[in-house]
Amino acid sequence: MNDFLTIAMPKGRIFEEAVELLRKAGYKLPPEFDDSRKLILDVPEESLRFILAKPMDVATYVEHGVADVGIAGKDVLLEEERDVYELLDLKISACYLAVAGLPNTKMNDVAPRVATKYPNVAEAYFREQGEQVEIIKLNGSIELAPIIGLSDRIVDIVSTGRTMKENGLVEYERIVDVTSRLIVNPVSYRIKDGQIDELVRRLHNVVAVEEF
Ligand SMILES: Nc1ncnc2c1ncn2[C@@H]1O[C@H](COP(=O)(O)OP(=O)(O)OP(=O)(O)O)[C@@H](O)[C@H]1O
Ligand SMILES: O=P(O)(O)OC[C@H]1O[C@H](OP(=O)(O)OP(=O)(O)O)[C@H](O)[C@@H]1O
Repeated sequence: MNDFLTIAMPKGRIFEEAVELLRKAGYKLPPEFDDSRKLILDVPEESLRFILAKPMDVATYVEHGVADVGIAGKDVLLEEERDVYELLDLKISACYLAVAGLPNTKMNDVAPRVATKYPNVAEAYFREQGEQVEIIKLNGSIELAPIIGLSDRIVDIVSTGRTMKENGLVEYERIVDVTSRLIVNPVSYRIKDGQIDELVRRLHNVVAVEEF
């Protein structure tokens, strides 16, 4: 298995786009990739092993070296600050992180509260703005927080803007644009440089083509 390159893939909404991109790059991924509950998928013909992880955990597998490379959202990389190198912007799963809240409301002067799945990003953002806030970590349905009175603001992902709109929230500030990135374990990059360079080259070709 040593000559296999192990790729950590995010389950969920990024997965399908990532598989499509790999196929465009010429990797022959079997139909199993379109409908399977397996968490490890081997493609011996390509000397590739795929492990399927939660998006937030991809960089953890890569940092620990149990995966050589991985595909992770920039949001996750900013939040987790793992010891991995970012090799390529794959330009898939585009969205952005924003501050949102109920319309025409000011942040509480005394102890403003911000609910988010991204406590580190939110903390850093408000520190840069010179605002001291209490961060409330949530794991999903973030838009509920200001409606129900748990927080003054949220920091969350916006893609189509539909969730915010349907829940009566407005965007106050855009923090950072997000796309998925190819990341690599620094040791793997030295040992498996040939295989990894080949992967980067092939992906770079299709990403570049898609830009036109
Ligand atoms: N509308 C969106 N909402 C959330 N994440 C998005 C969106 N569009 C693109 N992404 C990207 O997809 C990743 C999250 O994927 P997904 O929603 O499948 O995972 P998750 O929310 O962590 O999973 P779960 O909901 O099971 O906890 C993010 O890290 C981000 O980079
Ligand atoms: O701008 P939109 O296209 O509406 O997408 C943004 C919404 O999607 C994500 O939630 P998700 O569907 O992952 O649900 P969760 O936060 O409850 O996990 C995100 O947290 C927003 O709520």
